[in-house]
Amino acid sequence: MKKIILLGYMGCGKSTIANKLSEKTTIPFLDLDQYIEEKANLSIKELFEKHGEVYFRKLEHEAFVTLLEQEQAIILGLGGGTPCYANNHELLLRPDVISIYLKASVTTLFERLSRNKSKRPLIANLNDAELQEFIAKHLFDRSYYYNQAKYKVAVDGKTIDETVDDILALLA
Ligand SMILES: Nc1ncnc2c1ncn2[C@@H]1O[C@H](COP(=O)(O)OP(=O)(O)O)[C@@H](O)[C@H]1O
Ligand SMILES: O=C(O)C1=C[C@@H](OP(=O)(O)O)[C@@H](O)[C@H](O)C1
Ligand SMILES: [Mg+2]
Repeated sequence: MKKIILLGYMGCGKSTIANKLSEKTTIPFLDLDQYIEEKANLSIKELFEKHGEVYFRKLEHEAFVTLLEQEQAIILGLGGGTPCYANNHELLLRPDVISIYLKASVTTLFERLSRNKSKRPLIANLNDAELQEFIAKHLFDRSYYYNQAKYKVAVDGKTIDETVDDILALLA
């Protein structure tokens, strides 16, 4: 069965959109970060603090591979960094995967992330000026990996429902 995978930068809406898409399609939804948190019994923030990012990336890769091995159809929201480590981007091209990059501008990402930083260890301690610059550089570095997705959906200026409808149109 097909796996619908949503990817893109922190704050582009992977978790929110995957959840809503699941409601509309009745295909079960999983969030990779949430799955890792449940398995490790630690929050993403605690995992970074206690074990460091390298350990988190190892768990993230293992969790991604495990979820892809499942037989049933799922909607999977990745973490923002998932495609950028451990050759995870190669898995986006599997024939049983529909990978979708939710593409957002630096402005949109900044607007959302400046209000939602605390649970995201990579940006939690940045002030607004630092955050804006960090997103711009980091998004540029990561774009190569995000662009490996089979499909792209632009999310700027769209409501959650509008983005979900764009994805449904792609899947039709
Ligand atoms: N149009 C929109 N589409 C998606 N998310 C939106 C939108 N408008 C506001 N948001 C908010 O932006 C944040 C997106 O965060 P999240 O879904 O956790 O993204 P990600 O999983 O990609 O980091 C949420 O707080 C969500 O409520
Ligand atoms: O971009 C990243 O490297 C990360 C994104 C986060 O997921 P979201 O994109 O859902 O915030 C989470 O996996 C972790 O904080 C690292
Ligand atoms: Mg998320």
